[in-house]
Amino acid sequence: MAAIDKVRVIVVGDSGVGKSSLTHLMAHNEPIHNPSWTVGCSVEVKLHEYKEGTPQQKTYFIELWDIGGSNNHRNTRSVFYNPVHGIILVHDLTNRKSQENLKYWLAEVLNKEGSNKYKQSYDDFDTEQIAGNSMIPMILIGTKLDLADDGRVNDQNSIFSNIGQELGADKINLDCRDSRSLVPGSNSSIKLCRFFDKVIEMRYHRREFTSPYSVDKRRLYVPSPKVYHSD
Ligand SMILES: Nc1nc2c(ncn2[C@@H]2O[C@H](COP(=O)(O)OP(=O)(O)OP(=O)(O)O)[C@@H](O)[C@H]2O)c(=O)[nH]1
Ligand SMILES: [Mg+2]
Repeated sequence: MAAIDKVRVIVVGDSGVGKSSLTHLMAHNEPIHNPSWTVGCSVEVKLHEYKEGTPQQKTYFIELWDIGGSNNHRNTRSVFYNPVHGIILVHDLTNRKSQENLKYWLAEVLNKEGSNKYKQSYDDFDTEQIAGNSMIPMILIGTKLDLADDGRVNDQNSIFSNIGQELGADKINLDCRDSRSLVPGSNSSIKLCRFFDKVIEMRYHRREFTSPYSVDKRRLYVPSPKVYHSD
C-alpha cells in the first residue's frame, strides 16, 4: 500500500479559547471532556478525502498541531512552526481580546524563521504583506458559540468578516462541546473540508498561483494593546 501523504496544520490562539477541544472534535468527531492545559504542543491526526467524489479524490493525513496558548512558552513554540501548510486561527466568541490577538498569533507564525519581517509592523499589520508573502491557507474559528449571546457574535462577526475577507479566509463559529458542530454536510463541516482541500492543493498540487487570496488593498490595523498576549 502506497504511503499516505500528509500536511501539517497548526492550531493557534490565546490560552483557554478552546484549541484542544476543537482539535479533538475535528480529529474524532466527538467532544473532549475536561481538556487539560496544553504544555508546548499536542498533535492529533485525521484522514481527509481530498476532492471527495471527484476523479482526483485521494486520502491524506492531516496533522493537527495544537499549540499551547500560554505566554510561558512564547519563545520556544516557533519550533512547531516549520513547516506549516495551513493555519487555524482560534478565538473565543465571548472574549473579544482573543480575537484581536489573532493578528499577533499570525505574525508569530509567519515570523517563524525568526526573520521578524512582520515585527516592525505590529501596529499596522499589513494584509498585503501577509497575503503577498504567505501562500499558507488560513481559516478563522470562533468557539463557545453556546455561551455567546447573538449581539456579541454579530459584533465579532462584523470585525471578523473584515479580517477574514482581508486574509482571504473562511470563518466558522461553533460549540466545541457539541458533537453535531461538525457533522458531515453541515455548513461548518463543508467549510473545514474546503480549507483542508486548499491546504493539500497548495502543498501538493500548486500550479503557479500569484496569491490564493483576493486581498482587499486596505491595511489591517492592529489595535496596539500594550500587552503582547493576554492569557
Ligand atoms: N461552553 C463551551 N466551553 C468550551 C468550548 N470550547 C472549549 N471550552 C472549554 O474552555 C476551556 C478551555 O478549553 P481548551 O480546549 O483546554 O482551551 P485551549 O485553547 O486548548 O487552552 P490552552 O491549552 O491553555 O492553550 C475548557 O474548560 C473547555 O471545556 C465551547 O465551545 N463551549
Ligand atoms: Mg490546549
